[in-house]
Amino acid sequence: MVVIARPPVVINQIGSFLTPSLAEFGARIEVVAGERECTAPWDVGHADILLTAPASAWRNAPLHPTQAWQRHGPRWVQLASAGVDGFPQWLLRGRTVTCGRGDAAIPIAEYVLAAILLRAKRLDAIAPDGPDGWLQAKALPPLGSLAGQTLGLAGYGAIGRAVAARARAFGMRVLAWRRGPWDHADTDVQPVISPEALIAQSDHLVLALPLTAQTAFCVNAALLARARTGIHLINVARGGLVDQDALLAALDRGQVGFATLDVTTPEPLPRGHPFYSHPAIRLTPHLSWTGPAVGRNLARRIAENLNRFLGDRPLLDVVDADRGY
Ligand SMILES: NC(=O)C1=CN([C@@H]2O[C@H](COP(=O)(O)OP(=O)(O)OC[C@H]3O[C@@H](n4cnc5c(N)ncnc54)[C@H](O)[C@@H]3O)[C@@H](O)[C@H]2O)C=CC1
Ligand SMILES: O=C(O)C(=O)CO
Repeated sequence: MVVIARPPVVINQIGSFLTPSLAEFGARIEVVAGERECTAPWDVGHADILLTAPASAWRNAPLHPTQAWQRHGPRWVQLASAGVDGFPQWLLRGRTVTCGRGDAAIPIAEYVLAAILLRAKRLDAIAPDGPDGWLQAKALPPLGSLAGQTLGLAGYGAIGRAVAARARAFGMRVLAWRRGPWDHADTDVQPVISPEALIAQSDHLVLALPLTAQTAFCVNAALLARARTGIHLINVARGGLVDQDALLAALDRGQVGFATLDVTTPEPLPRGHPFYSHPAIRLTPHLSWTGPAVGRNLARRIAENLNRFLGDRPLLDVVDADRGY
């Protein structure tokens, strides 16, 4: 059986984890690195299983698959990312696709809480350089608090749950809006029925939704007009959820007080884009997912799924690539 980890970034970042993990978790499979098996970078058609890095690695892929892919191609594609958007259509269509949902939920939740704490406590803005500066800083208005503030979650999956648990520990009121029914286990949050109800009540709004045909541009001028004045928008999901021009306008008129953006469209934004220099935007280069345990979580998941695949058991986190989640 041929398992291809593609592109080399997977082999470097995950493959080095994977080979020992495979043995550790008892998976019985040979992992074949890209160059030795592939005649061209996109030629992965002879794989039985494809393990792949996030969509950005496929940005320049051809629009059509190779003949080998059409004739044979893997039965199963395991994504390293939680997001299913942005891959070439031919890569996922007609295959069993599984994703890395939840592998980075804890670092992302910590990033969200760090953004909220920075906003409330202003530690990055207080740096007296002598006794006069000390006295001036002492005279500033009191620091803010998370306790009693309202956090809104758009999306209540792996990331939403991890954020909610931490926000509750700080005494925040947590509201959430998501697709689908709620169950008794969701006691950390108060469900709301629409994004309008969510944004109207939130001091901080966290986007933790997949990018799909239904969610694209869901944060648009009409929604932002309903926002609680001065709201802090935190996007850790996908840039395509937000109409960036509408966000800029809402920031400039003060409806949105601040935006913490780990994701944008495109990535990176072009040189000179107003987001780079806007005083009310903190921009980070799509790194909220990074953390010491993420590679290991992913390797563990892949090894578990390989064992399940070989044992003909249901795979973890199968996604419908056509629907985008
Ligand atoms: N910045 C980064 O590094 C990362 C970004 N992400 C992004 O975050 C997204 C969410 O990740 P997870 O929480 O792991 O996914 P998940 O699948 O566990 O949760 C997604 C949530 O969104 C809700 N949802 C889906 N479609 C909806 C709709 N049309 N309307 C309302 N709610 C809807 C679902 O019901 C669920 O509550 C991923 O799809 C990915 O795009 C994920 C990991 C890392
Ligand atoms: O897992 C994801 O979807 C990410 O965006 C991480 O790169």
